[in-house]
Amino acid sequence: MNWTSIFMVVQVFFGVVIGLYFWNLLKNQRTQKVSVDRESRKEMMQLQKLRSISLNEPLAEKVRPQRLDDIIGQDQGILSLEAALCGPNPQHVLIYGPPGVGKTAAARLVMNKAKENNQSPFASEAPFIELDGTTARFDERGIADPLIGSVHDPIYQGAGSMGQAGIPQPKPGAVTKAHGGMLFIDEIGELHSIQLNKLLKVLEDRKVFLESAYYNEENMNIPRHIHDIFQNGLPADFRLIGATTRTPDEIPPAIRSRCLEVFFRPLKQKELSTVAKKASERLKMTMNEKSLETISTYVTNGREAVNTVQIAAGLATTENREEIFVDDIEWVVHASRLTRRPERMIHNTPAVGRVNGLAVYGADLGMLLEIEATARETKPEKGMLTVTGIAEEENAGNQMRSIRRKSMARSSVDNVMTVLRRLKVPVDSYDIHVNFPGGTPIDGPSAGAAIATAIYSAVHQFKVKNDIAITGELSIWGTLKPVGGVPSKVAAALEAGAKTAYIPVDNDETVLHRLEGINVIPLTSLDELFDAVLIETEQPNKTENVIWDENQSSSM
Ligand SMILES: Nc1ncnc2c1ncn2[C@@H]1O[C@H](COP(=O)(O)OP(=O)(O)OP(=O)(O)O)[C@@H](O)[C@H]1O
Repeated sequence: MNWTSIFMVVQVFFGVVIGLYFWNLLKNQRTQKVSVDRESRKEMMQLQKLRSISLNEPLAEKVRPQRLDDIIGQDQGILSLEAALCGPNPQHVLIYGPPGVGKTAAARLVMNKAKENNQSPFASEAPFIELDGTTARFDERGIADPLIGSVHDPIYQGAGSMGQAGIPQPKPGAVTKAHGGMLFIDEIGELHSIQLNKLLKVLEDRKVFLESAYYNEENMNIPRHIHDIFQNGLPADFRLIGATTRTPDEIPPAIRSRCLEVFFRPLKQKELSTVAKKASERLKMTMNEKSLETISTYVTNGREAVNTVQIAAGLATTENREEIFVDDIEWVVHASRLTRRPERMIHNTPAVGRVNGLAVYGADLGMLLEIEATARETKPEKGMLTVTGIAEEENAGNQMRSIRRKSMARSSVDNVMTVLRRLKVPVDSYDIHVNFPGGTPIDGPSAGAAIATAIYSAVHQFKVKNDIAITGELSIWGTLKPVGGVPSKVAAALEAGAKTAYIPVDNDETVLHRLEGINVIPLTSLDELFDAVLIETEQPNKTENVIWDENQSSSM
């Protein structure tokens, strides 16, 4: 055999080996593709099977408000929402309010109303994207962020063929999905501060810029649309509706200043009955007045009212009934461990040392705050002061800055004692006990005038009228200073059966006098207040009723 023949044999041999290698590779790829196709077909069939199954409409869907008129008791809030969102220049909105009072339902329906307006920039197909601030978690490296969007870098698992080619892939977040429409963020107050700052930036720019260490504008492998996204940003022009159960002072000022603030209020007992009645009608069930009243004495919001009706309706249906009985409601109430609403109603008779104060808590919710005081004469200057029913210390501030301070209610009582001493009330010759029954949250200073009335009444044994309610801070000179939340407080006083509400003169507004059933009287000093609310039956040891004005006192 000569060299040429040997060379040819080797060449043929290598040719066969290389051919076999590629043939094998091709075969493997084909087998892989066949098995991927087979797997995909199986999954597709499974998916279609799942899609072919559907239960009937959940009851919660059936009873959900379909029109803005179906939302009970939130006329003012809805009006503000419409003003903010339905015109030609919609604005960002923050909705405050307790849970389950119709914030989400109203936001959804207002979107539909906005679309009906020809001048609205929202097109008929404008999206309404919902996100929950409590679950919108994100990764600080930007791998996942359902709110702002993220970039899948090629190194991450599942980056697919683009990843294999070294291409970073932008993934749009809710801000981009909401482009041209509304982004509703429930519990916006729970968003992480980093997310909130990113959101502010998006609101400012009306687009989102994403970043990746794997992006290189010179890389010709990267498709045009990805170059475009990295260089020009993803569109994110939307109107934000943030809903929160927190109070305005707990929301960062930067977001508040960009939004119109709208308040939804807690529902009254009668309104909760109406929500329950409408829900039962939608479920084609009947309920008598007693059943509706039972629901409204146990539930605290619209969602609870609707849920109670749904469970009771389920019970009735299993027994082939079309009427929900009061027994069904009582069963649900006990099974769901609902507790009876505390009845904060005024007392039937005037009493010594008992005063109706007014408090505000949560998202501007007003409530009657009972204050009790007793006074037992002791040796001169040996009197002791006891305050019960309050926290000794409290946390104040917001997420950014929190402080721990002496209870404001306790400080209020101390201020009152100083004022009464100045009024020559012999408080130091009495053991005085001030109690705030019922574990009501007390916002401190605004109860000053009511606390002073209770102590003064206890020391002088004058009864306090029972059908009045008082709010107002007391300066240590004895003048009444303005307080917050007066409209909600007056509304709560009316609800509790009070006929007259005494407020500081600086809180006087015409809107307060439009309320039917309650007389609102603005006052400037404790002197006027005592004259108005104390019943001077006998005069055991009334001391000189001197009111100090600021000028007089400052000269001391
Ligand atoms: N004011 C209301 N009028 C009629 N139905 C109501 C009202 N409030 C609540 N509901 C009922 O309760 C359900 C839940 O209410 P919704 O989700 O709108 O409350 P929310 O204020 O957004 O609560 P959360 O803050 O917990 O999200 C509604 O779908 C509706 O059936």
